[in-house]
Amino acid sequence: MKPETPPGVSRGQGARSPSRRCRSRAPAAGAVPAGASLALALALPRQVPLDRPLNEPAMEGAQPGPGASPPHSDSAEVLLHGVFALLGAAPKASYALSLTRGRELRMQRVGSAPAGPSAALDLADCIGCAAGREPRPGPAAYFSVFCYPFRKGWWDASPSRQRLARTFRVCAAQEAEDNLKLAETWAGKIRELAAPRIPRQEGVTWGLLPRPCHILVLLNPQSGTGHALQLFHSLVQPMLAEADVAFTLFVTERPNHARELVRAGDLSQWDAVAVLAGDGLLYEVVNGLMEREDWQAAIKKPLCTLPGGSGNALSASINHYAGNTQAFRKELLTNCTYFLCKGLYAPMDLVSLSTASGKRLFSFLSFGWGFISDVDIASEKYRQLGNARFTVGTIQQLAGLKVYKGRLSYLPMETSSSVSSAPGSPSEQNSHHVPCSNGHPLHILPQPAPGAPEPPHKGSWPEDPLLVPFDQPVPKHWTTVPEEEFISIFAIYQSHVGADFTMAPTAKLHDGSMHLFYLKAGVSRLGLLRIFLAMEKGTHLDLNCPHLHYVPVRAFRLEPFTSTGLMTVDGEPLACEPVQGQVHNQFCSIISGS
Ligand SMILES: Nc1ncnc2c1ncn2[C@@H]1O[C@H](COP(=O)(O)OP(=O)(O)OP(=O)(O)O)[C@@H](O)[C@H]1O
Repeated sequence: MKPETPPGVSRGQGARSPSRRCRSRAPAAGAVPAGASLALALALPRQVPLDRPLNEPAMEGAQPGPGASPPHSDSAEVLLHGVFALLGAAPKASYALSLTRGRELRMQRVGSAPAGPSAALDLADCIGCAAGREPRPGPAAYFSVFCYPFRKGWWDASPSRQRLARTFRVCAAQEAEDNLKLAETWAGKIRELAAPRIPRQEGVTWGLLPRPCHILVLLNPQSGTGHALQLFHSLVQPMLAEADVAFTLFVTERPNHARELVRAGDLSQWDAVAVLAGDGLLYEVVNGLMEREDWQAAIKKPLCTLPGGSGNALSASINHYAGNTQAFRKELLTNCTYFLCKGLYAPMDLVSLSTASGKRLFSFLSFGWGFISDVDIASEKYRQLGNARFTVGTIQQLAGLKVYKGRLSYLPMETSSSVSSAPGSPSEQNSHHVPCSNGHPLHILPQPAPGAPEPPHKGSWPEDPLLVPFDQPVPKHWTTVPEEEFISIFAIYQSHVGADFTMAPTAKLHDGSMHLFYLKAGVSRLGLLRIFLAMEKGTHLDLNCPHLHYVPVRAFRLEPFTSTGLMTVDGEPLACEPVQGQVHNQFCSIISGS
């Protein structure tokens, strides 16, 4: 990695003889600084603003002075201290750097009287630090720190992560080896302090990618507006380089290409599988992993979603879980690439879906039928519009609003018993047998086609203990919705259904829950529009619309009376037929913020 040379400062500018070049006086690695350096280190204010770029004034009243009291707390303990030239600073400037146990890189300009203002980088925002020999002849080395703190752009009210890199020249010793060693010591310590803290959460095991690590990046060049490859080269690849994450890029050529690759490929060579595309490609990957003979191990391979599609619901959800404000396009991609560079991963629930015709699917995002699914499918042709495709689709579907008839049953979250432990006899309400449902014949219950290929390794797949076969009524402790006419039925297991649609704000990656929404027939078009507009902020339930129902569930069954429209699984189309599903808690792993 080359040291940063900012625009306007040519590499040749600083080239001088070794004796003149090596003016900084850095102490040996880990040594307690002495003399003037020590005075400077101790004079640093204990409370310095984080992430403030160099040369910005310090906090009012926080100017360090010779009489300032030394820091006491553990977090203020200085682990390394040294004075280095900042590359690219104009005019040329040296900085006293202190690396503290509290994960701050404190910087104070020196060489001017009084001492210059101080600033600090919060290493929690740091994705990497590289050290090396300066390319120019001479003994100097360097280390570069790469941070992505939140900053407010002039174009946007909400702060987003933006790159902040600093390169320091190490030139204290006459010998190049010594300078390089010192630069590497700093880089190593900075990387150590920048490593994320693994959250401790009862019953939840988080993980951290190893370093160095090698990831597989699957990229759909047709996703969203068709710029995924360009975004990879301009934004993702440089960040991976800064974080020292090696990658293999695989660009898909057709639908199911990624699925075939992960179904058959040797996954042991990669520490994680990242998907730069929409949710559809990740759906392929999840199901491809489940089709492997070693699916139990394969599905635990950390996955990563990098938004390159039009919906990017999982990326938006993970951004939301990290406490970040809503982000779009490059900002969202930067946030998600940042998570990947930090390497923290969390368990994620998957939903196992079974259809009456014998299909078994694994879903990480949503299952739907009716209005929302129709918008998703009908707006496919407006993919070039990016996220705006859903607005166009919503307006279109509002014009030709349809009613979907069927029977919806579910197991609410509070009821936790499985079929085996539940009272066995079906309830009065549910005592009739499929294919008749509340007097309506279920004409569309399909049978597995003779000779249709069996799903691979079906026998060893995880059981769905909450579900019973379709030819039996749902267990009696389930709830069946009395109404049978709907505008939309949508079970979502993440917070967002699109980058600006917060459908289930309280959802979590591993809450063991599906958030089931159903909208009964009778709602006006205006009412429906209001719901969708409120969904942008996740306030749709506050409208108290009598037609909109929400219930967190563990399992559901949907028995359509007619094969109206298509269903969707993670945004991908599914032929309309009876479907049931249940949550499998913490079934796979996904790169996430803490
Ligand atoms: N090279 C390719 N050409 C055409 N289609 C592809 C290719 N690679 C993958 N696909 C298919 O494209 C579909 C949509 O992909 P993806 O989810 O990446 O984008 P999107 O639909 O724009 O995003 P979102 O799902 O967030 O709306 C998937 O079903 C996938 O199988």
